[in-house]
Amino acid sequence: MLYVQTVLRKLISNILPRQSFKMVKYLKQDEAINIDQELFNVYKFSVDQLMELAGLSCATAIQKCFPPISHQRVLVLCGPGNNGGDGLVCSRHMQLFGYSCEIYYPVRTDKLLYNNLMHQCETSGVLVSDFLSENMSTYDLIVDALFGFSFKPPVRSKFLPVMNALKKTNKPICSIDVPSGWSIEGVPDKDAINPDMLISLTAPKECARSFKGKYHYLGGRFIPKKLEEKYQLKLPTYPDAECCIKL
Ligand SMILES: NC(=O)C1=CN([C@@H]2O[C@H](COP(=O)(O)OP(=O)(O)OC[C@H]3O[C@@H](n4cnc5c(N)ncnc54)[C@H](O)[C@@H]3O)[C@@H](O)[C@H]2O)[C@@H](O)CC1
Ligand SMILES: [K+]
Repeated sequence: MLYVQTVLRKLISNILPRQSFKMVKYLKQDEAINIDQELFNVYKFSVDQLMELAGLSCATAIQKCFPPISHQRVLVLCGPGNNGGDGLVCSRHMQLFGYSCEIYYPVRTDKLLYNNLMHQCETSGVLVSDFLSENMSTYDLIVDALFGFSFKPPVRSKFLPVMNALKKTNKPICSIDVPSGWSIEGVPDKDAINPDMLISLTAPKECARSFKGKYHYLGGRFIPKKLEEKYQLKLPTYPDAECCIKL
């Protein structure tokens, strides 16, 4: 009897989130920006708070799909904005989960938040690399935290080498919030990256409709109910205390 109950509970928790995913809203670029601004200005969250939750949810989702036992060596590519900040937080948590993380952070933002995040990474054993290997063959997994929902194509020249390396690699790629280089609302170019995993934060962006990889997760479980209703996000029901959910 107990066995049947356990199986039933598992079945229900597997089925429910998938049903609700069908309704989840895909955000346009200004909607994503407006929600972000509202979280800061109306709900009085700080960037550090949300970045910590976002980065932790990414590390947790990655651990479920690419565990450290099979994907020990990780390269985290960090961009100049908050998407890059999520990457810094994510790498610190992944290091705690047992991965060996290395960060490539070509354009550093000289702000207290980013300086502190970098310091936390370095003092947590995360390596910081100034060298980008062309085919990234020494890593088991690449985390793409270059650009998020504020990206406006085309990619500026400074980031072309890292974007080209990302396009060429045959290692699995996990993109945080948006596959870097994809326009937020359009369809990806023919030579765009095709990540194996996408972790959408808050809600998927319009471009996520074109995602063909194996794992699509939702993270960033910090949206107050009132805000969810205002933007009709129709978020799935996260199981228990999980900070991410498979879509
Ligand atoms: N509300 C949310 O859901 C939260 C979002 N967060 C993260 O914040 C991200 C958005 O952060 P930001 O608004 O700082 O912006 P992004 O990190 O998306 O990127 C902006 C940076 O990229 C540069 N950039 C834009 N277009 C470029 C181009 N064509 N070539 C080269 N560089 C370019 C900009 O100059 C800027 O420095 C989200 O995608 C998500 O990862 C989290 O940190 C916290 C909460
Ligand atoms: K990204």
